[in-house]
Amino acid sequence: MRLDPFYLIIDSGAWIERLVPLGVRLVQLRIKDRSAAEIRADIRKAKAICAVHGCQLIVNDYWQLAIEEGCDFIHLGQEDLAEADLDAIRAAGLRLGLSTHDEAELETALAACPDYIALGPIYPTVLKVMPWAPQGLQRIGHWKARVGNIPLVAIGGLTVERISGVLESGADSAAVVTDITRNPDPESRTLEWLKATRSHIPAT
Ligand SMILES: Cc1ncc(COP(=O)(O)OP(=O)(O)O)c(N)n1
Ligand SMILES: Cc1ncsc1CCOP(=O)(O)O
Ligand SMILES: [Mg+2]
Repeated sequence: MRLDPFYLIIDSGAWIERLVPLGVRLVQLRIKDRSAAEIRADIRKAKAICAVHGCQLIVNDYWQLAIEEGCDFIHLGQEDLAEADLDAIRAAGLRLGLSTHDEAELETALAACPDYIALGPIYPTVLKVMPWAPQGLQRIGHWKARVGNIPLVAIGGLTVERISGVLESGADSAAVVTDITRNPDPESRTLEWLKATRSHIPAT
């Protein structure tokens, strides 16, 4: 499986409606602190928009809702994974991306045979407080050697200016939240990300 080199992460159907039509091919719906009904409604909206625009939707955390809504890709962190029913996820045909932050987590992730592995935070992030120090670019190369053919996603503090460094260090895809959502002009910044990642799109 190949991942698009630009992996956008946003927290609502409204953001998906704004940014996906610009040409985004890989998007994660990462919603926190909302009711199950609201999350379900946003998954439905996101799925419909992504279908129209040929964008792969990945649902963060809410794997049961993703199954119920007919989605085909989820992302789980290590704590999410510990509580999830992997057999049910696989039986429903979902692909699975997993977070990793250290060697022990990488071992756990590899044992679950995921469809991609994410490494973070590469740089300091303002999105959430994390106990891990920034991994740095060298660690990406080390992770790529460990994961082999499994696609590797780099995440944490990424900006347009940092894309080439992470992709040239061995990441297959660069994931981003705040460089886009907190930019004064998220649409223009999304277009900059599309332009900067275009030359890394894998041949089909
Ligand atoms: C691509 C990608 N990588 C890492 C994460 C983080 O997942 P997790 O550790 O479960 O933390 P939350 O995002 O749920 O706060 C991610 N969502 N996506
Ligand atoms: C959820 C997550 N996991 C590792 S870093 C991170 C936050 C990424 O956000 P940003 O791109 O704004 O640093
Ligand atoms: Mg999670």
